[in-house]
Amino acid sequence: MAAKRPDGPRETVAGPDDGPQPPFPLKLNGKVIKGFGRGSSELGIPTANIPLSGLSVGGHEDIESGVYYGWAGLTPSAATRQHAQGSESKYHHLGSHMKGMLAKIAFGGSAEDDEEERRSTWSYDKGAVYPMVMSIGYNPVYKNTVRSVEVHVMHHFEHEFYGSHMNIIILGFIRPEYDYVSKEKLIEDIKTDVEVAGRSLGRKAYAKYAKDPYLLEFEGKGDVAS
Ligand SMILES: Cc1cc2nc3c(=O)[nH]c(=O)nc-3n(C[C@H](O)[C@H](O)[C@H](O)COP(=O)(O)O)c2cc1C
Ligand SMILES: Nc1ncnc2c1ncn2[C@@H]1O[C@H](COP(=O)(O)OP(=O)(O)O)[C@@H](O)[C@H]1O
Repeated sequence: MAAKRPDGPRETVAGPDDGPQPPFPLKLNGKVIKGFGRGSSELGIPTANIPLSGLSVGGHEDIESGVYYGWAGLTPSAATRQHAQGSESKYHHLGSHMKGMLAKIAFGGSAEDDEEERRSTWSYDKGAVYPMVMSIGYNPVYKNTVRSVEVHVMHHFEHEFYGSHMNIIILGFIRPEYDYVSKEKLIEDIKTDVEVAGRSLGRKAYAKYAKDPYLLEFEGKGDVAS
């Protein structure tokens, strides 16, 4: 049984300032599949699920359940590329300071240039790298019987991207998964997780991993068979 959330304030960053400590960085990847469809509709926080086999591809089946942060590289599927053509995208989850900071981290240069680059990168098929926060576990609030790997990409997308390929570098552990007294309390804590992830990734020794070529390595470039 998962623990109830302890009372009290949360840490503002996770992991040491001088860089990820073993077992991090952990790398894993997989195709974005359907989950239970609750992330967007019930929580307002979409999570892209990748198959549990993503953990074994990375050799990390034993990873502790909980909330982690890092970078996600998305190589869009052909269908997603079509949807995404010409679509606008903006951060919604973060304040303007954080938006600029994260855009800078991911691509260097000014926030405006980066948003431009991000849009064209997505439209022109190469894929793009985003900050992410993720949950690995049984979602005790929903009492799932199968462990899931779910990534909330810290970026607003106009379209879903099922079938796209996602490569992940996990850089740190934020907290264990908890059972919550209500969905509102879960949502509150996930929002705090997003802030903790943003601040944690903003540190130099963590920001540099956004440039790791692993994040956009994918043979087939998104034309994924099932
Ligand atoms: C950052 C983050 C932290 C989460 N923490 C918890 C948690 O502590 N307990 C829990 O039951 N579920 C947690 N979840 C999982 C949500 O319950 C899950 O995303 C939701 O059930 C949607 O699942 P679905 O995409 O399969 O529909 C977390 C999700 C995210 C993205
Ligand atoms: N910022 C985002 N982070 C993760 N997934 C997103 C995001 N924006 C859109 N999506 C899409 O929404 C889907 C997740 O929605 P969700 O309601 O959690 O359903 P599911 O249970 O099928 O994962 C993802 O697979 C992805 O295609």
